[in-house]
Amino acid sequence: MSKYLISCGGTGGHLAPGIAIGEALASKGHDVSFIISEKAIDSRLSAKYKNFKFIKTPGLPFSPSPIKFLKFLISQFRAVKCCKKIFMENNADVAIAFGGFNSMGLAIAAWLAKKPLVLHEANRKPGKAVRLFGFIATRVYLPHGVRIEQNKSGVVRQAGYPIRSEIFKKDEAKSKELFGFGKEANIVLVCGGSQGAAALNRWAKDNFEHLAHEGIDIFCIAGPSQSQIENRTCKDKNGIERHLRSIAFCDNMAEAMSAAKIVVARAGAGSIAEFARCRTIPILVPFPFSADNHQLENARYVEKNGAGICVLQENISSLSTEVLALFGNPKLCEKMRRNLEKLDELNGISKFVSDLEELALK
Ligand SMILES: CC(=O)N[C@H]1[C@@H](OP(=O)(O)OP(=O)(O)OC[C@H]2O[C@@H](n3ccc(=O)[nH]c3=O)[C@H](O)[C@@H]2O)O[C@H](CO)[C@@H](O)[C@@H]1O
Repeated sequence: MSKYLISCGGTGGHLAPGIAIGEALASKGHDVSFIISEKAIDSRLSAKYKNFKFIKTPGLPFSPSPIKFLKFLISQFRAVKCCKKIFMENNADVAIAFGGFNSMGLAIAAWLAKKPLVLHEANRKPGKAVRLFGFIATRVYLPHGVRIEQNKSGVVRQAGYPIRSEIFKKDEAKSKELFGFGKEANIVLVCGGSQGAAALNRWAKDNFEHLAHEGIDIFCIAGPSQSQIENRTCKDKNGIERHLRSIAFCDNMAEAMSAAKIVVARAGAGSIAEFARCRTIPILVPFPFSADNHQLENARYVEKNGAGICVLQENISSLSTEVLALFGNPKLCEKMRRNLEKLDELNGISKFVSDLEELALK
């Protein structure tokens, strides 16, 4: 049995792949502990994994504004101190960091302890954690086809996005029922990632009547702030009731994706990987202010592979047309689902896990 410390906090998109790898390592008898941030989203998402140990550490995201930058440095200094202590107490063999501001403390602690450090990048444009700590890492895992400048040879490996074991295509009718929809509902899921997206919530609210008239229902996961929750019913052109249902946060994402044929979403790497696993066709509206515009890269990759559509936020008024066009074209939907299946094949984790086991024994 080996001991792993996994840092995966800050957003759902960092936490979910950490839990996925943790689940896989634990199922092989290894000891796994997670380092998460103090943000509410980490506590919310980790709450249902009662069998795992989650340790909160300090840390704030990077900011170029002078005062915030100072706060960032102080918080990261505290994070390093905290992670060094956790590292020693846990007697960890390998540290794995899934990017974001929560990675820094563990990365430095592993380096100081001279233990293998593994970095995983989820996005098609590598973030700061990989760029800053790539040179002290034993492994840097990048998405297939993504490259970075890396001086040490043999460090970079390709991997997909680890997906939690609970995420797979579920029974469609039962999934619809779980969220209060009937069997005949034609659901479009609207989901702005782990934080929600005000622009997508507004789109759902403003376009529901028009879409309902054409026979479409909307299930909107509005985000933990809950400010834009709305439930409404409208009759379609055949007199059938169509529903807009909203919730703030979803603990059953597999069912939410399985209930819908199409999802309108932000282009977070985790969301995309999960849509591919559940074969839910994504219309992606990249968050225009994501770091280095990485969501645009993520969305374009999906579109290039014929597995979804990318709509820029400035063209959000064309979303309803895209939704209706997809609903009206089952052949295209079938083709897209096959392409989603191909993307999903890249997200297997067995090689990644064997590599982690080998590293622990070195
Ligand atoms: C604004 C921003 O910079 N977002 C980044 C963040 O996204 P974000 O945290 O939104 O993450 P993703 O879209 O990648 O994944 C969301 C995760 O949260 C889960 N979930 C979501 C909503 C919910 O109600 N319940 C729930 O469990 C999903 O199942 C999924 O596992 O990290 C991703 C991975 O680095 C990046 O690609 C995104 O660009």
